[in-house]
Amino acid sequence: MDTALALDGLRKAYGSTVAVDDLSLEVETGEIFGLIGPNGAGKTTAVECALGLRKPDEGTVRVLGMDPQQAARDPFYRRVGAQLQAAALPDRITVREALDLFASFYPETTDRDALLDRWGLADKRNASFGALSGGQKQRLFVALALVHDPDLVVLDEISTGLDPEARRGTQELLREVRASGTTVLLVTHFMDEAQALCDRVAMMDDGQCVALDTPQALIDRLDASYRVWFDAPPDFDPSPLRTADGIQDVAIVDGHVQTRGGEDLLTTVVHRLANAGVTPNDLHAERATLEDVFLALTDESHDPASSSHVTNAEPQSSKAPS
Ligand SMILES: Nc1ncnc2c1ncn2[C@@H]1O[C@H](COP(=O)(O)OP(=O)(O)OP(=O)(O)O)[C@@H](O)[C@H]1O
Repeated sequence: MDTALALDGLRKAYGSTVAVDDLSLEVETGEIFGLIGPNGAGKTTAVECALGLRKPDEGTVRVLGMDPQQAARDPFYRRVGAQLQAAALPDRITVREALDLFASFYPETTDRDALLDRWGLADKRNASFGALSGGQKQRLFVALALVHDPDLVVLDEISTGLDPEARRGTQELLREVRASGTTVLLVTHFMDEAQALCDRVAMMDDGQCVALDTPQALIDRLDASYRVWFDAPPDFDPSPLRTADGIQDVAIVDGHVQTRGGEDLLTTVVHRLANAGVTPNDLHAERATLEDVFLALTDESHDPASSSHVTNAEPQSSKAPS
């Protein structure tokens, strides 16, 4: 498999803030690769270095065989597309004008009508940018990044501000982009999106890569890759669960008993509760997610209020020694 993008020992600091610290990863041709992690992890800085917009302090960057700091601008940007977080357009430019403007930068472009159609903007071609919804603006930025049919497209936080249906629609379109032969580097702090969409992910935290693999392989590596939870009955005594082999964590959070463990977790919990004469209400079982992987890999020193990757209350480990 060819390498579309390779970072090796990348380091970038802003004054005393080390944004990216010894980051190495390879994005293979034809995959959707997710760069994931909480706000401030260094994702944007890493892709800005990859795109030649920032000069790394240390390390090497290769994009489609080119060094973005050395390569001539034209050949580089002919093969690479990007939608960056800080993307903006004048309010009065129409969708079609924006597309024509971006197309004018390149000697060859894709069929613009088909692009508008694919990204659900065909009936908005004469609408001004300022009149578009948040989702339509995001889709326009992606369409602009794809107007020259690049070999690699970098998309930074394209789902921010989108409702779940719009996010699912965007994911479907990105699968089509991959199927058309464009490698996708997707920067996101939405772990669920990365899990659903990405062939492989690199998880960043504090400027470093803390894990890199397929989402499923990362989840399978967890000791406790299953979760079972139910409504906490009045005066619930968790000790039968806490002393059970195969249950690694038991916590009572917001009126729910939450447990974590291996693949026998559900059977163990149900048996233990039955033996204790407890009938659980509203019982749920679920495989762990990428978010669980992230929480297991990091020291949880993040402030949940400022880290949007934390969507659930995290149970405190409370398993008694058996
Ligand atoms: N231009 C800059 N000047 C100074 N510090 C910066 C600059 N850009 C980013 N930083 C700092 O570098 C660190 C990494 O930021 P970066 O934007 O790369 O992370 P991120 O993972 O993309 O986060 P976010 O999703 O919030 O954009 C943060 O501490 C940030 O405050």
